[in-house]
Amino acid sequence: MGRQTVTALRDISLSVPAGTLTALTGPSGSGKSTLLHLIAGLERVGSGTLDVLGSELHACTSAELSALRLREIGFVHQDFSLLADLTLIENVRLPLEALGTARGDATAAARAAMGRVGLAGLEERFPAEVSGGQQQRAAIARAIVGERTLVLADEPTGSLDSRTGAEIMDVLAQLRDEGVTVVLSTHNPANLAHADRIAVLHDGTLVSFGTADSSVSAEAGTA
Ligand SMILES: Nc1ncnc2c1ncn2[C@@H]1O[C@H](COP(=O)(O)OP(=O)(O)OP(=O)(O)O)[C@@H](O)[C@H]1O
Repeated sequence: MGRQTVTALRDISLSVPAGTLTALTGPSGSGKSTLLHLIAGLERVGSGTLDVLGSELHACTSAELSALRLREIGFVHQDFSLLADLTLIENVRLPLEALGTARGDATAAARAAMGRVGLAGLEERFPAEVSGGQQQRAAIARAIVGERTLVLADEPTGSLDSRTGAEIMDVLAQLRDEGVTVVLSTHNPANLAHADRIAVLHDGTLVSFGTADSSVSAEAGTA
């Protein structure tokens, strides 16, 4: 922050198994978004190590981080972050176009991803022509398009009413059941019901990390 250094996270040690859904929770400012940004390669650790999908992010160059993000990691934002001038399917295929995938292949993959999240038939709609929940489904489809298997979601239900938010959690849980690894942040206790593991953060430290129905210490959660 300018010339001042802010320590947003410290002494965090946790391991997230592939194919599980992990919820990061804790008060505002506890470090949830920062942790997601680190895993996404959007920010860098000041010290320590960070392995994501077999890559040592702490040792990657900026170009390597960008390539990893594009190829392997989907990010879902609270406000959906769809481009208003593009149809849903154009939004969903964007990451593949950025990778240089041929237009026809990218469109087919985007159509498949939209089908997986319940958006079949809405491919040609613009974001403003669908509901908030459908926009978030499109953002999730963009996150998984091209068989990406790691989805990071920062308050994915935060802009939605509780019923629509529950549907979005169902979509994320269904993707987890299909083998996608999901790590999300949430303030909503109802969302924790879907989590295989819950990480509780407070003031930048990991208070607990364990399965939903047990309170396992941060140390025990380290693998
Ligand atoms: N760009 C930044 N510059 C300075 N401080 C920052 C920056 N981003 C985050 N912080 C600080 O780092 C800490 C963690 O913030 P972070 O956004 O990760 O928390 P959070 O748990 O996601 O909060 P919220 O639930 O409100 O989104 C906070 O103290 C915050 O003020």
